[in-house]
Amino acid sequence: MSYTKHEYSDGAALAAALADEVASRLAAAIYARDSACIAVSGGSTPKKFFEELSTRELAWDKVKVTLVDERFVPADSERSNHLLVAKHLLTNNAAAATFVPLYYDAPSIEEAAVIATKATAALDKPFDVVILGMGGDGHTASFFPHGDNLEQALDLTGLCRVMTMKAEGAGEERLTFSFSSLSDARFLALHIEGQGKKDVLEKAIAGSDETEMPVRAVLNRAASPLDIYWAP
Ligand SMILES: O=C1O[C@H](COP(=O)(O)O)[C@@H](O)[C@H](O)[C@H]1O
Repeated sequence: MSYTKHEYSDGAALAAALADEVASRLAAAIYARDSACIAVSGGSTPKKFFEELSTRELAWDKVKVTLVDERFVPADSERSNHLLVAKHLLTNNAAAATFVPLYYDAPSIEEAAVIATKATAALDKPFDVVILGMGGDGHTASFFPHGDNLEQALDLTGLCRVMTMKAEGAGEERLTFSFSSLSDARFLALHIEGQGKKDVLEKAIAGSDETEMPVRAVLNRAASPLDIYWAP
């Protein structure tokens, strides 16, 4: 278990600090490899961080943005993580970035996952930056408690790919990068806010059953050190 905790007085301070860190990681990647790739989470937590990051000065035309996970809904759905990123991150300076989606309008989610795996195979690995979130049930990306594909998704010896996930707590069917695709990011962060999520994190740290709280895989087995960002 290797992680560093960063705590802030409020969400605005966290968003600014995380945006500074991520912008500097992306700039370093561009300097080293002339391109950068970031995979971000959806949900409600990252909005302020996205808005901050979108204003940072960077060669955004060299940045590829993708999602760690997505609901199997079209990009114009209010439930779409793509829509969230389009509204809050791919704006201001970051409008010049290229977005690589996980959702495709395929006859089945399984076919969409195959298309997404092919489309994202072109992204440089390891990812320069991966920002994970966490739900109140201990899910991260779309690694949901008792998900039908959870064991394969968390298998670090498995292929880097986009997988499907169905779980009672997930609402829609999900598309998610496998853990092997995310775990070795050059900068791997978990962004959570609120006392409730802090309590969930403490519970995750105290136990070991990944089926019950899949975020434990990230805490215990990620190939890269984890930076945890928290604000009340
Ligand atoms: O379903 C999802 O939820 C988590 C956490 O979302 P939040 O609304 O509690 O911040 C998110 O990390 C994930 O990407 C998303 O698909």
